[in-house]
Amino acid sequence: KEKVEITKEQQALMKIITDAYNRHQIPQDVAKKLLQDQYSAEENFLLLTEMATSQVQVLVEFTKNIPGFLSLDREDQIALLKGSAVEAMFLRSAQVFSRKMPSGHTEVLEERIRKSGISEEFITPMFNFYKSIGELHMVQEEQALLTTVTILTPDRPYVKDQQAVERLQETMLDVLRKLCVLQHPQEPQYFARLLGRLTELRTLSHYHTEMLVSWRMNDHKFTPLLCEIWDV
Ligand SMILES: O=C(Nc1ccccc1)[C@H](C1CCCCC1)n1c(-c2ccc(Cl)cc2)nc2cc(F)c(F)cc21
Repeated sequence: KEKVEITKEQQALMKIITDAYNRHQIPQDVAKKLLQDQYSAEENFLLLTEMATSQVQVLVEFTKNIPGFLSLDREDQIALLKGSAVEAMFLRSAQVFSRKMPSGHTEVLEERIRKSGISEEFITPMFNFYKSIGELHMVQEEQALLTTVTILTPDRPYVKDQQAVERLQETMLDVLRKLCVLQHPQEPQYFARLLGRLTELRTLSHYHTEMLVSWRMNDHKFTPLLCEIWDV
């Protein structure tokens, strides 16, 4: 059985990414807010657009800490951000939903989200994804690296130098693979399961425009940044 070992450089890389991931987090108040009060579909939609707008700004800051990201072609940096923003938001939402909460809180949170204004047909696939992320019981380093791997997806639209992105992504995948083996020794397939969630994430993210325009209310207003990032 080959001995899996994380090198000093990989250790340093993981620390940079994880610290940045924890630093560049929008305040977790979205879950707290939802647990405090029941809002109308309009108020929930406004909350979503505010949270999503600040999450994009946070994502830009986070990518500045990914070693090698700023050395990529500038237009490719934008293409990677634009291409991964929605997935990063759903991944973050899943991690927020899966966090350990006092008993009964997750049920209330789920109920509030079910009734937030999202159209019925998207509720099941969305919670199936959230629960499948929750079942992985990821440590924060895995969460940070998974988000980084998602951002560094070479085949996003308009990326010119895919090889350069692929090289960066492979560096991150190597660390993530080793981390999974070390963190979940009983589960040799854990890393493969983790990557399988990225496929589910991409599918869910295909619905996002539909989810927004079908929010149960009239006159959906978006911030200029969201119009840029979301195809709305
Ligand atoms: O804000 C949000 N998610 C967010 C988190 C982090 C960063 C950016 C955005 C919204 C809420 C949903 C209820 C109304 C208010 C916004 N949100 C979503 C969600 C996101 C996009 C679409 Cl199209 C549908 C649902 N899933 C969530 C799971 C949670 F545990 C949760 F707490 C908040 C969640």
